[in-house]
Amino acid sequence: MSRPVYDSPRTAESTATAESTTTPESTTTAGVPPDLVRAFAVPPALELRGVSKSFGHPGGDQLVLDDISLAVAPGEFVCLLGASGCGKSTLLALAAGIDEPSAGAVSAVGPRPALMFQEHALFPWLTAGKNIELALRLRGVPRRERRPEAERLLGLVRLSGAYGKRVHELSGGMRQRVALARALAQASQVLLMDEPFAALDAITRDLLHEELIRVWHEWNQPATDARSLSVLFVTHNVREAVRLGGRVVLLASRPGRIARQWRIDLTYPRRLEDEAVAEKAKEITEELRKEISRHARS
Ligand SMILES: Nc1ncnc2c1ncn2[C@@H]1O[C@H](COP(=O)(O)OP(=O)(O)OP(=O)(O)O)[C@@H](O)[C@H]1O
Repeated sequence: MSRPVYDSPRTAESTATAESTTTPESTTTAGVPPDLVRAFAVPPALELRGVSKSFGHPGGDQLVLDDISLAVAPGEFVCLLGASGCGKSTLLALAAGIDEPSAGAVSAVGPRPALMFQEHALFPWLTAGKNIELALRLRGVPRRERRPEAERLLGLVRLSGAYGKRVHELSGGMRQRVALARALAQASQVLLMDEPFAALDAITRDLLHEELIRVWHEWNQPATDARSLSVLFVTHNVREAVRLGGRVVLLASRPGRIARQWRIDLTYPRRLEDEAVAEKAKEITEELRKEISRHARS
């Protein structure tokens, strides 16, 4: 079966011309590769500027994130990769505004970023449709518009007909689709995803990768600033990061710092088994291994 070929949803990917790999030395103070800076004709959708985060522990404070500067362009899809415990979820919580940085600043355009986790966090006593309508209500959408909008969003995630289904009637993959539709119902311009497909079987995960890219692409067509959707996607899985991201950011551990970034200039949609995906994943895995062994020695 032939695959549809998507244009990259503008900005960073469509205008970037510089080399595909950037090192921390070649990034600006905002942590943005120089080729991306040129693409930032509008302010970033999400920006962390010199962000550090410490947690209090009995033996003394633990510095989890150290001087992180990261900007995500409107419409960009960025994957954040790193070893377990390096601070990926902490960074996402700061980006979401559910926790405060110990130093530095976080800003995002539009309404508060939407969050999606490995656990769907749907209300089991509500139907799929009502779960989405709840998000619409919180956003202030008038009552009469909620049902048609919930049905439209269910259609977007290919779950037309699931409006009246309760959570226990849905498979794991379907629940994550509803969770995605609910996140989209917030009309945020930034979607933060914390390993959203990690608990799914390989085939369902593969399908949801495809769907997520399709939804992100459709959401960003036509490309207008008002409608753009940027994604910051956390994963341990290098192939997943390369399959999805226009950019992959590797976090070092203890403390979490940006170790390296790669632009992934491959056409969408991509497949996990694509040779180019495998090749890039191999290069990134080698860096991740170095980070893990550096961490083990420290
Ligand atoms: N609320 C908290 N209080 C104290 N320590 C915390 C808190 N939240 C996170 N940490 C610590 O911060 C470090 C980073 O945790 P975090 O969950 O952000 O890492 P992660 O990269 O997302 O890990 P994983 O990939 O395993 O999910 C860990 O050592 C964790 O124990």
